[in-house]
Amino acid sequence: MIHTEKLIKKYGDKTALSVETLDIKKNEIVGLVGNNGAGKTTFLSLLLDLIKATDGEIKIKDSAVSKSEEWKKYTGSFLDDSFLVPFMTSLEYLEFVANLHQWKKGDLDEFLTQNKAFYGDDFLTGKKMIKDLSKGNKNKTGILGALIGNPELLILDEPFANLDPTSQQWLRLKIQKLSEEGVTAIVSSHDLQHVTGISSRIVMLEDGQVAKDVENTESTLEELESYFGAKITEESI
Ligand SMILES: Nc1ncnc2c1ncn2[C@@H]1O[C@H](COP(=O)(O)OP(=O)(O)OP(=O)(O)O)[C@@H](O)[C@H]1O
Repeated sequence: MIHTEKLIKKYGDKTALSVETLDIKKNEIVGLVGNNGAGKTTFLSLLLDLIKATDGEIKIKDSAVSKSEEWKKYTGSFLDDSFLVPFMTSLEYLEFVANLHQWKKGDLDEFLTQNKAFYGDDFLTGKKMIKDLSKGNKNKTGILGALIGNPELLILDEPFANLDPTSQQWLRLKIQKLSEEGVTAIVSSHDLQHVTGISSRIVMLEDGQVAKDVENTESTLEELESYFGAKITEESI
């Protein structure tokens, strides 16, 4: 589904990302982990052609993302607030995204009814503009927007951050259900429990490079906790 080749992103002298090759197969759920500044958002932004690579290439279904628009039709994504329209309400924004996917009003109504447990009662009926929403409700708006259009490929950056516990659980179950339906997903997260709870594969970035690329098994969560925990020494506290 995704192939990246000699992908490099530099900011001045600083190499934010340097990945030799990475292949993501259809239906894989890839959990992207790594400490602050490891290169996760840079990688996701490159995949979505939001920033230009210094070198290398990314192909989704054999089309270079920087040269083709085809992948946009089946890719749902939410990285941050810049995906949202601050002066719209959440409902207006979701109607706008649904229009882009040529959904009829009934399609959106059905989608919102189906996914109501994620956003609760007053979230879509209020008059608040997106710019005035809490961080969690902004994220919910963006995640719902990413799910509109029934994407084959879903790319989410720290989707569990700022969500309430019910919404976090809902999102875990949703991603698992989408995976059963054949969706491919790349989800970055600092929450090792959530990310290992949904992923078939874990890719760990460190200083812009792939430090681990492993199948997610029963022992992966413990291994990741030990790996990140080992960076803390008694003297460092
Ligand atoms: N626009 C930019 N200009 C200069 N440096 C940048 C820019 N964007 C990212 N970087 C640098 O690139 C490196 C990777 O950043 P990135 O945001 O991809 O990391 P991350 O793993 O997503 O971190 P976090 O977990 O904090 O979100 C960092 O050193 C960061 O400071």
